[in-house]
Amino acid sequence: MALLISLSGGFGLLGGCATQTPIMHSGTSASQPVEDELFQALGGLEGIENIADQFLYRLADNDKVVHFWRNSNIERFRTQFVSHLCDLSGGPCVYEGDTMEAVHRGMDIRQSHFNSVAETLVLAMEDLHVPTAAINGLIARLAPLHDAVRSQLEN
Ligand code: HEM
Repeated sequence: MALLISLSGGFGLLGGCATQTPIMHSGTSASQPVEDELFQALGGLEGIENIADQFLYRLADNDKVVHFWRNSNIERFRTQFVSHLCDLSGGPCVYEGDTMEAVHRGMDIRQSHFNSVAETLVLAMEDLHVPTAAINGLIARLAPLHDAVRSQLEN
Protein backbone atom coordinates (compact mmCIF):
# COMPACT_ATOMS: atom_id res chain seq x y z
CA MET A 1 0.00 0.00 0.00
CA ALA A 2 2.49 2.62 1.15
CA LEU A 3 5.31 0.88 -0.69
CA LEU A 4 6.17 3.69 -3.03
CA ILE A 5 5.90 6.30 -0.35
CA SER A 6 8.15 4.40 2.00
CA LEU A 7 10.66 3.83 -0.79
CA SER A 8 10.87 7.49 -1.53
CA GLY A 9 10.82 8.69 2.03
CA GLY A 10 7.64 10.67 1.48
CA PHE A 11 6.60 12.68 -1.53
CA GLY A 12 6.87 15.90 0.38
CA LEU A 13 10.60 15.42 0.31
CA LEU A 14 10.85 14.65 -3.33
CA GLY A 15 12.75 17.00 -5.54
CA GLY A 16 11.52 17.78 -8.99
CA CYS A 17 11.77 19.82 -12.09
CA ALA A 18 10.17 22.82 -10.41
CA THR A 19 13.19 23.43 -8.25
CA GLN A 20 15.46 23.46 -11.26
CA THR A 21 15.62 25.87 -14.13
CA PRO A 22 13.80 24.07 -16.91
CA ILE A 23 16.02 23.33 -19.88
CA MET A 24 14.64 25.14 -22.88
CA HIS A 25 14.30 23.48 -26.22
CA SER A 26 17.09 24.46 -28.56
CA GLY A 27 16.23 27.08 -31.11
CA THR A 28 13.89 28.94 -28.83
CA SER A 29 14.19 32.30 -27.22
CA ALA A 30 12.49 34.02 -24.35
CA SER A 31 10.22 35.81 -26.80
CA GLN A 32 9.19 32.52 -28.43
CA PRO A 33 8.11 30.14 -25.70
CA VAL A 34 7.56 26.59 -26.85
CA GLU A 35 4.91 25.97 -24.22
CA ASP A 36 1.76 24.89 -25.94
CA GLU A 37 -1.87 24.76 -24.89
CA LEU A 38 -1.72 21.22 -23.58
CA PHE A 39 1.08 22.07 -21.16
CA GLN A 40 -0.94 25.04 -19.93
CA ALA A 41 -4.15 23.00 -19.69
CA LEU A 42 -2.35 20.44 -17.52
CA GLY A 43 -1.50 23.25 -15.11
CA GLY A 44 2.04 23.86 -16.27
CA LEU A 45 4.99 22.35 -14.47
CA GLU A 46 3.29 22.49 -11.07
CA GLY A 47 0.23 20.76 -12.47
CA ILE A 48 2.36 18.02 -14.00
CA GLU A 49 4.22 17.52 -10.74
CA ASN A 50 0.90 17.13 -8.96
CA ILE A 51 -0.20 14.63 -11.61
CA ALA A 52 3.01 12.63 -11.14
CA ASP A 53 2.54 12.57 -7.36
CA GLN A 54 -1.11 11.54 -7.62
CA PHE A 55 -0.12 8.89 -10.16
CA LEU A 56 2.42 7.50 -7.68
CA TYR A 57 -0.11 7.47 -4.85
CA ARG A 58 -2.56 5.54 -7.01
CA LEU A 59 0.19 3.26 -8.31
CA ALA A 60 1.04 2.26 -4.74
CA ASP A 61 -2.50 0.83 -4.47
CA ASN A 62 -2.44 -0.87 -7.86
CA ASP A 63 -1.58 -4.51 -7.22
CA LYS A 64 -1.61 -5.32 -10.93
CA VAL A 65 1.46 -3.24 -11.72
CA VAL A 66 3.10 -1.84 -8.57
CA HIS A 67 5.62 -4.68 -8.56
CA PHE A 68 7.26 -3.28 -11.69
CA TRP A 69 8.58 -0.42 -9.56
CA ARG A 70 9.79 -2.74 -6.77
CA ASN A 71 13.49 -1.97 -7.33
CA SER A 72 13.13 1.53 -8.70
CA ASN A 73 14.44 4.74 -7.26
CA ILE A 74 11.04 6.46 -7.01
CA GLU A 75 12.46 9.94 -6.62
CA ARG A 76 14.44 9.51 -9.83
CA PHE A 77 11.43 8.04 -11.59
CA ARG A 78 9.30 10.96 -10.48
CA THR A 79 11.83 13.50 -11.76
CA GLN A 80 12.18 11.76 -15.11
CA PHE A 81 8.45 11.19 -15.47
CA VAL A 82 7.72 14.88 -14.83
CA SER A 83 10.37 15.91 -17.33
CA HIS A 84 8.98 13.50 -19.92
CA LEU A 85 5.36 14.64 -19.48
CA CYS A 86 6.44 18.29 -19.52
CA ASP A 87 8.39 17.78 -22.75
CA LEU A 88 5.66 15.68 -24.35
CA SER A 89 2.97 18.23 -23.57
CA GLY A 90 4.95 21.06 -25.12
CA GLY A 91 6.37 22.52 -21.93
CA PRO A 92 9.80 24.06 -21.53
CA CYS A 93 11.54 20.85 -20.40
CA VAL A 94 13.80 18.60 -22.40
CA TYR A 95 13.53 14.94 -21.43
CA GLU A 96 17.10 13.70 -21.40
CA GLY A 97 16.51 10.21 -20.10
CA ASP A 98 16.80 6.99 -22.04
CA THR A 99 14.41 6.12 -24.83
CA MET A 100 11.11 4.54 -23.85
CA GLU A 101 12.26 1.33 -25.49
CA ALA A 102 15.50 1.19 -23.48
CA VAL A 103 13.83 2.11 -20.19
CA HIS A 104 11.18 -0.60 -20.47
CA ARG A 105 13.20 -3.33 -22.22
CA GLY A 106 13.00 -6.73 -20.58
CA MET A 107 10.19 -5.77 -18.20
CA ASP A 108 7.73 -8.06 -19.97
CA ILE A 109 4.99 -5.46 -19.96
CA ARG A 110 1.76 -6.95 -21.30
CA GLN A 111 -1.21 -5.16 -22.76
CA SER A 112 -3.15 -5.49 -19.50
CA HIS A 113 -0.26 -3.87 -17.62
CA PHE A 114 -0.08 -1.04 -20.10
CA ASN A 115 -3.83 -0.45 -19.84
CA SER A 116 -3.67 -0.46 -16.07
CA VAL A 117 -0.87 2.11 -15.97
CA ALA A 118 -2.71 4.31 -18.47
CA GLU A 119 -5.91 4.01 -16.43
CA THR A 120 -4.01 4.93 -13.26
CA LEU A 121 -2.71 8.05 -14.94
CA VAL A 122 -6.18 9.02 -16.16
CA LEU A 123 -7.68 8.46 -12.70
CA ALA A 124 -4.90 10.55 -11.15
CA MET A 125 -5.74 13.41 -13.49
CA GLU A 126 -9.46 13.04 -12.78
CA ASP A 127 -8.69 13.18 -9.04
CA LEU A 128 -7.08 16.55 -9.68
CA HIS A 129 -9.94 17.79 -11.89
CA VAL A 130 -7.75 18.16 -14.94
CA PRO A 131 -10.07 19.14 -17.80
CA THR A 132 -11.21 16.16 -19.88
CA ALA A 133 -9.82 17.69 -23.07
CA ALA A 134 -6.39 17.95 -21.47
CA ILE A 135 -6.56 14.34 -20.22
CA ASN A 136 -7.44 13.19 -23.72
CA GLY A 137 -4.72 15.39 -25.20
CA LEU A 138 -2.04 13.87 -23.00
CA ILE A 139 -3.22 10.32 -23.61
CA ALA A 140 -3.16 11.00 -27.36
CA ARG A 141 0.50 11.99 -27.08
CA LEU A 142 1.33 8.94 -24.98
CA ALA A 143 -0.45 6.48 -27.27
CA PRO A 144 2.22 6.47 -30.01
CA LEU A 145 4.75 5.34 -27.38
CA HIS A 146 2.78 2.18 -26.77
CA ASP A 147 4.87 -0.06 -29.00
CA ALA A 148 8.14 1.21 -27.57
CA VAL A 149 7.01 0.56 -24.00
CA ARG A 150 5.31 -2.78 -24.45
CA SER A 151 7.09 -6.07 -24.72
CA GLN A 152 7.05 -7.79 -28.07
CA LEU A 153 5.17 -10.70 -26.57
CA GLU A 154 1.58 -10.86 -27.72
CA ASN A 155 -0.39 -11.27 -24.53
C1 HEM B 1 3.13 5.42 -22.57
C2 HEM B 1 3.37 4.81 -21.43
C3 HEM B 1 4.60 5.05 -20.58
C4 HEM B 1 5.43 6.12 -20.53
C5 HEM B 1 5.36 7.41 -21.34
C6 HEM B 1 6.46 5.83 -19.56
C7 HEM B 1 7.47 6.68 -19.21
C8 HEM B 1 8.47 6.39 -18.33
C9 HEM B 1 9.54 7.30 -17.97
C10 HEM B 1 9.72 8.70 -18.53
C11 HEM B 1 10.32 6.66 -17.09
C12 HEM B 1 11.58 7.21 -16.40
C13 HEM B 1 12.78 6.80 -17.20
C14 HEM B 1 14.06 7.05 -16.50
O1 HEM B 1 14.19 6.71 -15.32
O2 HEM B 1 14.97 7.57 -17.14
C15 HEM B 1 9.75 5.35 -16.88
C16 HEM B 1 10.26 4.42 -16.02
C17 HEM B 1 9.61 3.27 -15.68
N1 HEM B 1 8.48 2.76 -16.25
FE1 HEM B 1 7.40 3.63 -17.67
N2 HEM B 1 6.22 4.59 -19.02
C18 HEM B 1 5.10 4.09 -19.61
C19 HEM B 1 4.51 2.88 -19.35
C20 HEM B 1 4.94 1.98 -18.41
C21 HEM B 1 4.28 0.73 -18.09
C22 HEM B 1 3.01 0.23 -18.79
C23 HEM B 1 5.00 0.16 -17.10
C24 HEM B 1 4.77 -1.12 -16.36
C25 HEM B 1 3.63 -1.78 -16.34
C26 HEM B 1 6.13 1.03 -16.82
C27 HEM B 1 7.08 0.79 -15.87
C28 HEM B 1 8.15 1.61 -15.61
C29 HEM B 1 9.12 1.35 -14.56
C30 HEM B 1 9.12 0.18 -13.59
C31 HEM B 1 10.03 2.39 -14.60
C32 HEM B 1 11.24 2.60 -13.68
C33 HEM B 1 12.46 1.98 -14.31
C34 HEM B 1 13.66 2.10 -13.40
O3 HEM B 1 13.51 2.14 -12.18
O4 HEM B 1 14.79 2.15 -13.91
N3 HEM B 1 6.05 2.13 -17.64
N4 HEM B 1 8.63 5.22 -17.64
